[in-house]
Amino acid sequence: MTSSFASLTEFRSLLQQMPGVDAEAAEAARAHDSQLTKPPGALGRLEDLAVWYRGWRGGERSEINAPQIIVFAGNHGVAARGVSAFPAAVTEQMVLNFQRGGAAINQIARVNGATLDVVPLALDEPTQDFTKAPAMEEAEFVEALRAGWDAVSETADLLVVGEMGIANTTSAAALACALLGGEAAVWVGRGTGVDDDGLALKTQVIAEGVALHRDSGDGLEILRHLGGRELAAMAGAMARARHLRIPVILDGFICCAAALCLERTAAGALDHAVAGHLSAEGGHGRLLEALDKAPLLSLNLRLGEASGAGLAIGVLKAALACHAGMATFAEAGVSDG
Ligand SMILES: Cc1cc2ncn([C@H]3O[C@H](COP(=O)(O)O)[C@@H](O)[C@H]3O)c2cc1C
Ligand SMILES: O=C(O)c1cccnc1
Repeated sequence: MTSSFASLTEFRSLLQQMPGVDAEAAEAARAHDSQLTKPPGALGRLEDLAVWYRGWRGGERSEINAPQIIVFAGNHGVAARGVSAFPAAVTEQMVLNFQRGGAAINQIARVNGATLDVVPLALDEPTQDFTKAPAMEEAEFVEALRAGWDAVSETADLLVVGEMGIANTTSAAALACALLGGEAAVWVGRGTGVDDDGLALKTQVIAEGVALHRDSGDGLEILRHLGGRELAAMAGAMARARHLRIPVILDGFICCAAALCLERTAAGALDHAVAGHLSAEGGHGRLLEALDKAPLLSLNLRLGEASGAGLAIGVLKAALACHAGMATFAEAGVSDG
């Protein structure tokens, strides 16, 4: 069930053998919800979340006790084109910050009772500049997918993946543009805060990369050509979670671009995931529409690091606490109308 893979072909075949939702468990959860002391539907999406979670976990398990957040870090050759407001050295500096507990995600993980793992990926070997060559060779790409796959804890009961990688909003926009079409200008955003000239340059760089690689193959090939190691690792981790029946909360624009690559390779590959939030990065709303997922939160975040999804852990925990802890009409002696 959780065997690893040695090649892209093996990873592809794992994507074709994904377990589905446990329809009986979901049905039992829906039936239980209908007995709880509230007007039907009054807990809105919290009700759907509880049914979704129990459907993926199966059985009676309906508490989150071991959420795992993993932040993957990678460096991008395309950063040398000047597409970020910050230098590439910040990727490694932020990894140290995560390790010392000083980043936003450290605080968000702590208050939501999640473990936080930080996985730097060959930071001293940036990917190739995708305007000139494929970002990754196949062997590097498989290694990054596998780093993600191997980082997921078998005992986690919820997975959130995030990233750190200067210039990765350029990579994410290129992925979305190549897979979903439209002009680069539709997908580009300011990332860390590039100015108008920076935005024009970034749009041009995305368009160049997409023109070079858009016909390179399926979602995984597009990810190899235009992605980065941390995006590949996020995809590998989300696929492993599916095989372990661990539900996933998606983070912002970059995480969702990685998710889209899986979805475009194997339809339904993200059925075990919900969207944690709507990022302020321009194209995220459209990306969520393409994934057919509605965000749980909208807080004007544009950080990444798994921050939006990390915050949504609290919402999901509350949904399950209501589902498991509320009295039924019969238990409480409340008239059910
Ligand atoms: C100090 C700092 C902390 C961050 N944490 C996440 N990001 C975010 O910003 C980067 C993407 O934006 P761009 O494509 O413009 O480089 C990613 O590393 C992302 O995780 C950060 C960026 C900075 C500067
Ligand atoms: O939405 C994101 O993931 C995002 C947006 C801006 C910068 N970094 C990440």
